[in-house]
Amino acid sequence: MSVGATTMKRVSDQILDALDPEQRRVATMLEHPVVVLAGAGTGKTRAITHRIAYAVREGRYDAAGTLAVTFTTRAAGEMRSRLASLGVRAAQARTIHSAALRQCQFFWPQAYGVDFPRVAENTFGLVARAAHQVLGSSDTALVRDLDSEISWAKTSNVSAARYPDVAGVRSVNGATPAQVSAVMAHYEKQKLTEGSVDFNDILMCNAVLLSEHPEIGERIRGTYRHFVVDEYQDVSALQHRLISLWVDGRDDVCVVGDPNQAIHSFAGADAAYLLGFASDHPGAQTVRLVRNYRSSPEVISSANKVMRIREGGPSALRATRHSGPRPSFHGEPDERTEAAGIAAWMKAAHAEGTPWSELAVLYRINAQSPALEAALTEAGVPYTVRGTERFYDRAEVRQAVLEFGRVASRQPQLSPGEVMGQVLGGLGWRPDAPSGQGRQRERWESLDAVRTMVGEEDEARDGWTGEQAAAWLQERASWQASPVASAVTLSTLHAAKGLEWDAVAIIGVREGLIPFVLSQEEPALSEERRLLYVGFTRARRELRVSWAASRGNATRSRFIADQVTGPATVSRQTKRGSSSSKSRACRVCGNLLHTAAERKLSRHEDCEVTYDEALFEALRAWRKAEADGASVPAFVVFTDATLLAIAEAVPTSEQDLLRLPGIGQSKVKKYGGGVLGVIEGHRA
Ligand SMILES: Nc1ncnc2c1ncn2[C@@H]1O[C@H](COP(=O)(O)OP(=O)(O)OP(=O)(O)O)[C@@H](O)[C@H]1O
Repeated sequence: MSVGATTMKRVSDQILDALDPEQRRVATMLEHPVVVLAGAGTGKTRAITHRIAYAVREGRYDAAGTLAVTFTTRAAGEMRSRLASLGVRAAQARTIHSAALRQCQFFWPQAYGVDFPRVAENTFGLVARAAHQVLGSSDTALVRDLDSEISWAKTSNVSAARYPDVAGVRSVNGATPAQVSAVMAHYEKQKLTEGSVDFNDILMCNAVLLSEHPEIGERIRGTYRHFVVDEYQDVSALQHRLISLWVDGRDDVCVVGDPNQAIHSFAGADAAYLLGFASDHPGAQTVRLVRNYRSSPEVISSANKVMRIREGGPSALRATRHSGPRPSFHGEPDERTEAAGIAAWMKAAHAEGTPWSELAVLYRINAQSPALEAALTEAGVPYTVRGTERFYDRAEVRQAVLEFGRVASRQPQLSPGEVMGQVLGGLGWRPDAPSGQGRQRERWESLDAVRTMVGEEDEARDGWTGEQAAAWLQERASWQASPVASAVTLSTLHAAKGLEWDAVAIIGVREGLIPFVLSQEEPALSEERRLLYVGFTRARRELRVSWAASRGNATRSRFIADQVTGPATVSRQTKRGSSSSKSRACRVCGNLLHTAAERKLSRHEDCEVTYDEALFEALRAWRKAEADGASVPAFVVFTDATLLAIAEAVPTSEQDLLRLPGIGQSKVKKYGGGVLGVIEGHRA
């Protein structure tokens, strides 16, 4: 064996060293189609990226001929980044839509003599026009439901003409199947007239291209010979058809998924493709991953219970991590109290050393977040809502990345810091944050995040050039590797899929929200159970589950019934009761207070405070004097929550003050000097 071969061998052995025996089977079984049934947190992403790296190192795969298919841009970015860290940069990791679009844009002109149509990114406007034309209404909720129904029909290979036959009991905001079908037909016609396609059309067009033009099919199949498909439980009929056309009966395919995390059937996904893979592919091998590397045994046991999986049974997750606290369950009289409890819990976790970025609150629907946001703002907990817009897709971030590349290549003598200075100056960024919360502020924060990210990397590298920094930034953007904000994440359960945090709170775990009121029957009901399971399995160490009465009574979710003792139903209290119950909650741990002394302190005597109480008292005295002097109520000067935030942060400059919630330029102008004086006096 040559020295080169020995080195190669050693590298591929090292790749396998990072895997457990089952993951190793996934990585090394290259002769057969492989289906991996991987439980949550069992390292499926690790297993498949290592499979690709191992096969490339062993000379079995040509990196450029390998396509890893994912279903979200984030997952594709993560896959690219992991492959790059294993030294495999040439392999393609793409979402199915991006892979299909690339092929269409390249081959369409050869097949049909015209460019591939423009992709309509936002179909809402088109559906609204069609709804207005056909139904005489473009009510937002109706259009939203029609938009997702059309998407469901298309991913399920159901045409407008066939829709009424298959619609069954599907409900679309009161529209009849015939009406939905008519809107769909109108929508398709509009797209044709304006020469655009939607996301689902990309997949359909690609499938047509492959079936109508065998010579192009051959070229595409010649380009991609090895396939790995992640999240296979989420493929739809259309996606399954396209993937089958790409693979075309070859053995070089590995699909990975978790039937317990199938949560997209409302969008046309069908886990039957995952479960039927072995019988559909002769010679296919099945590997089960059940060793969980993410969560404590307590979190896993609780998650297994949600799914009613028998401990020790074949599909039960097995813990490998250290023991941690038992998940806690809380029924609250109202959503405000629930949100305040979460805020207090997060502050306590943060005070104990958990970074804000390692905390998350998950919920079933977006409408649950405003109450929570208000409580977190009041408590001074920084948060970020996981939105639809991705960091690198924001106009200002795209512009900054682009400009950075331009400046660095035009003036290669500049350091990364100097390049950044020019870029930010050109984009009108100033070190002082604009006050308020609008678009201006968002733009400022995005650019500041890019600045900090490059600045931190620059500090860690010796002799880094502007051009190297530009390439680094470009690569981060292609991986969708957003800067980690020092903030708690708020997210729907759906959007939390694939992510993990040290401590996770799930709110609104009550009947009507989870299972959702419209999902009370099978198969939707089981999907709700899986959704909660996805939420539970995001937590590494701490899990806090709560529910609250919104109007009248609320009953905790049936999915946690066997884990909770105490009354199943909580009642919303009268106004008086509600405020007294609020004052009876500990502001540190969120649990009820028992003694008069505790109520005065607003916390349990043994719950650690997260701020200097003497400073807080000094600030209160100052506030009283200030308020009395101006004959205004104390909260006009600062609310208790803001004073607490000041006492916790101990700001030493006006800039520090401006970073605190509830404090803008005008407050700083009016009271900044006074507050900073109190702090200085207190320190002295
Ligand atoms: N063999 C292993 N040894 C140690 N840690 C591992 C191993 N495999 C995976 N992990 C760790 O376990 C965690 C989960 O891995 P990964 O993200 O690959 O899981 P997943 O199966 O894709 O999760 P999910 O489907 O729940 O999103 C990661 O933090 C990963 O680094």
